[in-house]
Amino acid sequence: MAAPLVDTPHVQASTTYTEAREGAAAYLQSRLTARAPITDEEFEVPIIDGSPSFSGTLAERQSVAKQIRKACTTSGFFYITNHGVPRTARDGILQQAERFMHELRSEQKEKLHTKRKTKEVFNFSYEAAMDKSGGDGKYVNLDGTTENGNLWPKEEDLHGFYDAVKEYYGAVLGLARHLFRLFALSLNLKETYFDPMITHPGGIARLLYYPPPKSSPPPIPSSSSEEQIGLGAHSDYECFTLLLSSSVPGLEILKPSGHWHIASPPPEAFIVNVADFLMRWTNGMYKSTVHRVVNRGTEARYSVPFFFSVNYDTLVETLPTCLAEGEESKWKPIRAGEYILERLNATTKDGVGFYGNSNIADRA
Ligand SMILES: O=C(O)CCC(=O)C(=O)O
Ligand SMILES: [Fe+2]
Repeated sequence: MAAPLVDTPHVQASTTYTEAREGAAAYLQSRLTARAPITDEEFEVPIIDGSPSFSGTLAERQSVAKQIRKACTTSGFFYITNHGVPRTARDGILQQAERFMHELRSEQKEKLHTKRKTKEVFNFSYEAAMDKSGGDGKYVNLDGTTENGNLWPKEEDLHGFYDAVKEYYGAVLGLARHLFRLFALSLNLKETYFDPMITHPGGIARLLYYPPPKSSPPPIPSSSSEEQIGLGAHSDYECFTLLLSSSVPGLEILKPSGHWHIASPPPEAFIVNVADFLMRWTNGMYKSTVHRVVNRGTEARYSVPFFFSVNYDTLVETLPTCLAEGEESKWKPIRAGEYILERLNATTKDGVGFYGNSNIADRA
């Protein structure tokens, strides 16, 4: 295992809330000041209509790409509507998240998932069987091994679970590939630039359940005590994340001032955010922004993040269009899987628990 990276400070799982908050604020600030310093007033999570990118001409796709570039160089977050992932698939996976958490008995799920005070998590990763394109059949895990380690509930314990996951996963993976083309355009690259790198891509997904707080919910936007934080302040590790959630709010995004912006996506939308690996790949131009989850409501929140990466065996170095003439790359070339594994190991105490359910442990 290579030495942990020192170049991308990260909020460790073991930090206190204050440390996490301060660390996260400094982390974000250092990124925001790198190229496009913005103020809280300028901080926004724009709603981007995806429809022209499906039906359109290159010019229409470029107009969507332009909006993506603006979002990614500033807040690092956007909402996408008219994205092509059918409602049935979205509702289906959220229903399954609820069933997984409540219908399975503890002994049926204990080996499959992680339970903490403020959340429960079930993780799974790419399987060619869930890839509607079939992929190229060359999937490798983060560590270069090829065995598929996903653990699923037994069909007789939770009828229809795998089918619904497969339907959703196939659809969200399709959207992620589509978005990567728009990201390519947004970075002044050939539209198909990333295509050969996403033939057996990294795509870790998780079902998350945040029960409503037992004590009365903390007022917005005051800080929350550690016990009330569903998912601590962190940034994501891969290229970008597509987040689907139930209607109960909870995602909070760190603004340049260190205050939290409460995300409020349109009902049909996905929340999209740049993650650390894409930030690195763009030499810091695209911002991977710190966020956390606090359920301040009276109902349970369910969410399904999908962390998209290029094939884990892709060697990645700074994109040519992200370096001005004479500018040096801030980061050395690295294999995608190696980078993400290093980050996971750094937050999961020597990787313990990492391959518990084939993929990611209870990070952040
Ligand atoms: O549950 C959410 O809304 C966000 C989850 C998240 O940020 C993560 O799992 O990295
Ligand atoms: Fe996240």
